Amino acid sequence: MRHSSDDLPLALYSADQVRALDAALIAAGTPGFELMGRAAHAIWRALRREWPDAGAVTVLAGQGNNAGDGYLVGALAKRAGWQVQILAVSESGRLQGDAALAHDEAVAAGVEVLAWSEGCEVRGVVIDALLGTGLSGEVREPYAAVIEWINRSGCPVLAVDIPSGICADTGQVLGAAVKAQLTVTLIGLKLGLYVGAALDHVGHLVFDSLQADSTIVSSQQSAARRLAGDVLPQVPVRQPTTHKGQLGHVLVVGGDHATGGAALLSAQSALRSGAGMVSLATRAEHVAAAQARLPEVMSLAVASANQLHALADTITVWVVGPGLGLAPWGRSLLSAAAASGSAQVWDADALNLLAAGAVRIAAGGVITPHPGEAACLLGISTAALQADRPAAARVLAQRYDVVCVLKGAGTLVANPAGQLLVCDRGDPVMAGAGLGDVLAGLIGALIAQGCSAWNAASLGVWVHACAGESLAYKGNGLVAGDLCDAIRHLLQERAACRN
Ligand SMILES: NC(=O)C1=CN([C@@H]2O[C@H](COP(=O)(O)OP(=O)(O)OC[C@H]3O[C@@H](n4cnc5c(N)ncnc54)[C@H](O)[C@@H]3O)[C@@H](O)[C@H]2O)[C@H](O)CC1
Ligand SMILES: [K+]
Repeated sequence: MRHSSDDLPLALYSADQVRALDAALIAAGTPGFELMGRAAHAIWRALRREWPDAGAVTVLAGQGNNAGDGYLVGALAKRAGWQVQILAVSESGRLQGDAALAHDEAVAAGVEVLAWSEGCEVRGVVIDALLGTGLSGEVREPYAAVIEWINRSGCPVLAVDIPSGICADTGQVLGAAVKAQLTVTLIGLKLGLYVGAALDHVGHLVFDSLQADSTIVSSQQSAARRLAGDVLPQVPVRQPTTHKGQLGHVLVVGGDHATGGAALLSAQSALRSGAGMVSLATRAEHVAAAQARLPEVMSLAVASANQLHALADTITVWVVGPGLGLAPWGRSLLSAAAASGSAQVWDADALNLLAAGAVRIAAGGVITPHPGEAACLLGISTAALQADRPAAARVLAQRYDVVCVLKGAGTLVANPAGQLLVCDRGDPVMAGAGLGDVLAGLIGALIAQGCSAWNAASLGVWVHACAGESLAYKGNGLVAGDLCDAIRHLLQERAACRN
């Protein structure tokens, strides 16, 4: 999915919520067929913007209102002099209600409506008007065959409202799903467009409110909200009298034998992200490298947890897990962190030890699992986790009474109250080593500077993703150290534009 522009709404709805929204708009006096007509115009505008010279469309129409949108687009294209064919996919009976009216309007405009079959020929741009928010359960035949037929056609595809076969609530593929180059979504953004497999199916996303009454829209409960820079919390501003003691002390704990690099990256990230002081508790063999690379960081050779007790009272936030390992050494240090009573950010092996029941995390902390670690914490397969990422993030936050950052394309931030934030920024180049270590250190530094766990996780995820996006030009060679510098610049820009 190409990145969103920040003028998109923040609210993300479930299928039921967007249906309730449609119903509320109709109840308030906007006929459903009027909304469908506005939808068709929005789709037709987006189609001509994306493929101005196509001159031909092939509408694949199902039997609900999603199809109705497609029929009306066909009528508009026909009247504009384009070549139009509509291939109707019917499972049972005739079209109902507004979809039937839309069908009749297309026929009246002179559009040829044929029954779809494998032998049909695609002309121009495919308009996927098979299934929208009314999809329930795995896609049945013949729709699954039609979806595969569309994906095999090699033609450009515009998906109406949501790519057919994508679940509007979870983003998962329900058996088969259309791969679109452009999705035009209507009235409200669906959560399922932003998470899971949907990110490989949506293409460029265009939103149109259909001039829906904003008071009705804003009163509708949403399932999640998008992270957007202008509504994110700010890092507390440094005053002329601010001294480093007021900017918190981050202790990064990790780096067992041969895995010192991860802890170093977290420490580097915490430092670059503005923490007042950063200490690193690690194996003795890593201290020389740490001091050489990060002289501002106090690097401690730690053989046992006892050495941390003297330090514990000066620590604002513990960032534990990068390269920690699962051996007794790492477990003892994690236990010391859990017992400290200070703010906690647990990542990587700390989460594997948590999943194993070796240690418990105190309420109010932050966990930052990648999908595999999250699946382990939930005792499910990674595939099952990825099938419903929003549910997984919420369950983890509630089960451990923490803020959960579920990493991956479309990173999610959930809290025990059930609030869910979705990050639609970032870039595939970020799927690289060490970037999770950087995020953990960044979140720790934001907590050290006075952010709550929720604000630190939300702001940290968004800044981390935007920083990665700014480095996408480097291609797959994105280096975690570069990311730390890009994060520092972004945080400074945000602070500067506020002063
Ligand atoms: N006024 C409005 O509500 C507007 C809605 N818009 C568009 O309408 C769709 C939602 O329409 P709806 O009729 O509720 O459902 P769909 O058209 O998405 O699908 C219903 C259709 O699909 C069949 N079906 C359901 N599940 C399956 C399955 N697993 N396999 C196969 N077939 C399935 C079902 O039998 C029905 O025939 C929304 O997305 C918008 O595109 C307008 O845009 C705005 C006004
Ligand atoms: K669709």
